[in-house]
Amino acid sequence: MPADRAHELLDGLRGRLVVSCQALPGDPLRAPEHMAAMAASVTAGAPVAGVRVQGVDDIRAVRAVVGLPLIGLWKDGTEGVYITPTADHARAVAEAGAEIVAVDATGRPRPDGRPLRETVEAVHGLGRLLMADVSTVEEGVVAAALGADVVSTTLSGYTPYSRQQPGPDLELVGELAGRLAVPVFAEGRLHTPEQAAAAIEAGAWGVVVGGAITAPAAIATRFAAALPHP
Ligand SMILES: CC(=O)N[C@H](C=O)[C@@H](O)[C@H](O)[C@H](O)COP(=O)(O)O
Repeated sequence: MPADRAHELLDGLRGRLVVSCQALPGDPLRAPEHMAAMAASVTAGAPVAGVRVQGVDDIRAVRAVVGLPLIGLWKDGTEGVYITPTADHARAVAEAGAEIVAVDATGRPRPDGRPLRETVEAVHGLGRLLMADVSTVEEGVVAAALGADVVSTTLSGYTPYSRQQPGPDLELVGELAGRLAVPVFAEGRLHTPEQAAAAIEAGAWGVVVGGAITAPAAIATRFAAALPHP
């Protein structure tokens, strides 16, 4: 992607909200048309700067109805490295219409045994930006050195060696923002507007919020759990 276009794209996300529209396997909402409707609804009704979308079919469906920048990923599997785990997955995500391709950039072994560098090259070769989903500051530093255009705290709490906590990892946001020249996104367990604002205060370039906005069952569960016991 030409530098001025990349600059413009990232500038449009600065200090802003990206909404992740994903439904888990088995959820009745898990269908491209439902995620497209969700993305269209949330972007038409709120000042949202971008959408994060999972799966090639969902990316295509959302691309058809939303003009905002898309952060695309492909979850393949549930264990270890499953977020856009190979360069082939990354190419498919880019070709489906995502401007930014999110990939697992943890130091864990990748399923095809190939280095992350190959995925970075594949994404850049298709004129897209790469978002490195990391779980620690060290992983963010390595990813940025390999050419990641943005780094996100997505995987903090989802690798056995990263900080485990019920809320967002704002400490990681602050550490990464202090160390890296590339934009750092806060993502993962941002449950309230106040937490999203705190992430920006901690140095995040932008925030990615998923379940707190687009997962009705998780939202309903929190309400139900908060009711006094009869
Ligand atoms: C760990 C992992 O696989 N995270 C995924 C990455 O795309 C999604 O399941 C999350 O919903 C997304 O990161 C947004 O986070 P939250 O839904 O907590 O706001």
